[in-house]
Amino acid sequence: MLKSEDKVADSASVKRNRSLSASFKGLFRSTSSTNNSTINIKGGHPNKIETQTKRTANPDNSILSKLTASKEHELHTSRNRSAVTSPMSANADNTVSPVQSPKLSGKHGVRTVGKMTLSRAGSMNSQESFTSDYIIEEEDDEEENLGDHQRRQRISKRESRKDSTSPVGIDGLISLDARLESRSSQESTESVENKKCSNNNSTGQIFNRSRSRRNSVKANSSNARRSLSLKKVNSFSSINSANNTNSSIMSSPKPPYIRGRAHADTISATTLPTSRNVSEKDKEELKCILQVESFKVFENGSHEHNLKMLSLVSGNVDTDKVKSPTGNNLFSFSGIFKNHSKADEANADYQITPNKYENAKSLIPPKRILACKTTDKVDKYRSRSRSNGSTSSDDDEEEDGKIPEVVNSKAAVSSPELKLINKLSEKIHNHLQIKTVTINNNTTLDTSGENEIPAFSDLYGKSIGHIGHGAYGVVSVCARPIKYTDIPPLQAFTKEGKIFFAVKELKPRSTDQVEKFSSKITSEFIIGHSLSTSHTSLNNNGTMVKTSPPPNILKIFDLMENNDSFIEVMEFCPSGDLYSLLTRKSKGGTALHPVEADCFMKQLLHGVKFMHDHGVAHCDLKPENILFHPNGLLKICDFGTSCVFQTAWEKHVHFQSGAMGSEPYVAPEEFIQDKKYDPRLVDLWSIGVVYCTMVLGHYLWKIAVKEKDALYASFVEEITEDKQFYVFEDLRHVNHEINRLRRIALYKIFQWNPQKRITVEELLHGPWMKHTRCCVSYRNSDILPVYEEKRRIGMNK
Ligand SMILES: Nc1ncnc2c1ncn2[C@@H]1O[C@H](COP(=O)(O)OP(=O)(O)OP(=O)(O)O)[C@@H](O)[C@H]1O
Repeated sequence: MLKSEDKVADSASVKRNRSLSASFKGLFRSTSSTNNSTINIKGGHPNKIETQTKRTANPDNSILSKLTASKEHELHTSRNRSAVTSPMSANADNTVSPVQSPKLSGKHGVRTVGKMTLSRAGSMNSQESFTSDYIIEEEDDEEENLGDHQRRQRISKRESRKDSTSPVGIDGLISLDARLESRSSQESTESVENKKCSNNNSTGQIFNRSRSRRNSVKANSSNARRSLSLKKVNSFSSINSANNTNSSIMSSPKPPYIRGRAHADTISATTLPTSRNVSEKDKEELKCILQVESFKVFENGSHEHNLKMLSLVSGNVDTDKVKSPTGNNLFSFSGIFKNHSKADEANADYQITPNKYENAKSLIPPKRILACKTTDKVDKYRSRSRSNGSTSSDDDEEEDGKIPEVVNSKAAVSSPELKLINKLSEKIHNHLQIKTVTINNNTTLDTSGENEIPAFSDLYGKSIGHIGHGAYGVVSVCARPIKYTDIPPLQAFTKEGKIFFAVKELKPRSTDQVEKFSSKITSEFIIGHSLSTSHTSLNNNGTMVKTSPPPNILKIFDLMENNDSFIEVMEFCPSGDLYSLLTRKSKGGTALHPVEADCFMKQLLHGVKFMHDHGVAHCDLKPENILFHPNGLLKICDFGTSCVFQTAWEKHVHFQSGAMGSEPYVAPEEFIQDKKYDPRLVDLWSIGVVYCTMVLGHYLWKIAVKEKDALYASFVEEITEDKQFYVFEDLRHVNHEINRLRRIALYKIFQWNPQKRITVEELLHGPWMKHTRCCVSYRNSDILPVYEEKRRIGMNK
């Protein structure tokens, strides 16, 4: 634990100041507490501390911890690094948690594998970088000093030796060339397997990416062969038969030699044909060139996710035989928001290109319950603002008696939300304080008393089991048969004639203060619902435009009140969360393929950018809060700790103070006492950590505080002294160029000085993401070109 004299704040004593306008500051602001044992890093959300404690304080029980321990061990052993156990990392049984890995020795124990300075990174230009198909990533010092001619001679000599170095990658990446080589040596098998792979329903697994470095060595590929295969993949798309592929590979001229260490990455995706160049016939016959457990890459560079569904829904669900655990509904708040309509869907700014999203049809939300007029809301805002007092300049305007002008029409929190916040807060307080509230279970009421809504089970079906545990209760799945009233396109997940919902029960714990619980529910529902609903805003030309939320925000349908709890109804994500994906038993818990991770990264950035554009920062981005559909569609969930840094009436971004989130993902500036930070930039730091967790399979560090974490301290030291971090330098990708761009981006993300950190938007616009294939096309986006490609017949629509 931190000492009191440390500059780093003990977050227990830090009260998070949510930057909401004074009118509803009290609703979202976490209640401060002096109870160190409960608050810790989570600030106003002690629940999360407990979750965190579960996962870090007891690494023996953590799958991820074990996984990391073994991976760290493997990594360190392979580099001949002597391990020095961090003082904070010793466990009873000598296991090492993800963040308790041994500190590296020597000059941080890092072997210099190539210089990648921050200044150099800043000068990178994506246009330049793509002028060459083969990027030389690393140079040994000696070679760097040679002239071109000498270097070429040296390279050709080396190449002629045909050394047998393995084209291995790290963390279980199998090299594509090794795979290709395997093809050539196993012609008959390959042809069968290839057929399997090009069949969308194939379960055949040609290449197992979970192979270790050692195993990869057995793939007996050479540098020369790697280069060769790299060259050949470029012509891969024009080859339709497996036999032709092989012969073409073998007869191809040798490509330039790639200097430096052996790499798993041998394909430049930039050289792969785009689908626009591929005829319909070719599309049908596109071959799978890489298949891992739930992920395939096709010869044109496109990919397909096929994530496993939770067993709860993968079987046949008989919803008639299960009971609703949630009882009858009492109040529904959902109707205050605009309903999604067909028109909204048609105007959606995105398009899911892979497998047709089975459930991409719309669920009709419950009846509209409240309809509030803008003037009412503004009045409410003003009166609350006055009664609470105000501090910001925006609020001062109201003190003058003027109606606040909407300056940010995109903001997630504007008049309708404010109205709902008031209503909801009142209701929550009443509900929690007047425990004896008598409610007739046979009657369903809404907040206005105008409409009657059906019973819970009629709306959302019956529970078929639990899928998660949140800090305030369980998350379960409810299902019911699709009704004729469910007009497509449905927004909820459907399968075999049934429609599914995730239902989170929010129950105050005895120790909870009402305000804290109220804040959690209010944030969770209002922000979640607002973000997942279409908004109308002014564009640059001054015309009103309707913006649809990106597909990467979990849809929040409803909030209901039960006898002793609140029930939030959400879109159900049948493939679970990223944490489960990274720790899944079937894989023994390994990292994701970099192409898969990049796709997820792009989706995550799109989702978070959308949040930021609407004045909301998530503040707790971590694998547990990232959910998936089987087609790889990513959903950001859990807005319970999100902060509104800019409402519709505010011109300026409010900075925050106090640490929020889960330790390994929290940005360093959050730990600095009394430091105000930009919540958007801390989100980006968390995204960076999430990305590294995806590709490494373990945490980067336990906490971004030098005094507390040896790994983080070594990161800071390395960057300071060498301008590089071995973890980033050692990352491998199937594409050299993307690997380089990614490395540059990582250095820009992991700037401990937030002022130097790249923003979400810059990252999304940047070369790495620009050249990253994503299975979601964001139509009408100025960020991404629309992928009009239809990679495989049957994958779209
Ligand atoms: N819509 C959903 N679809 C599928 N799984 C879900 C869904 N919502 C939640 N889960 C599962 O339940 C777990 C807990 O949910 P969630 O994180 O929302 O709870 P919480 O109370 O906010 O937890 P905490 O505050 O500790 O982060 C998630 O990690 C996820 O595995």
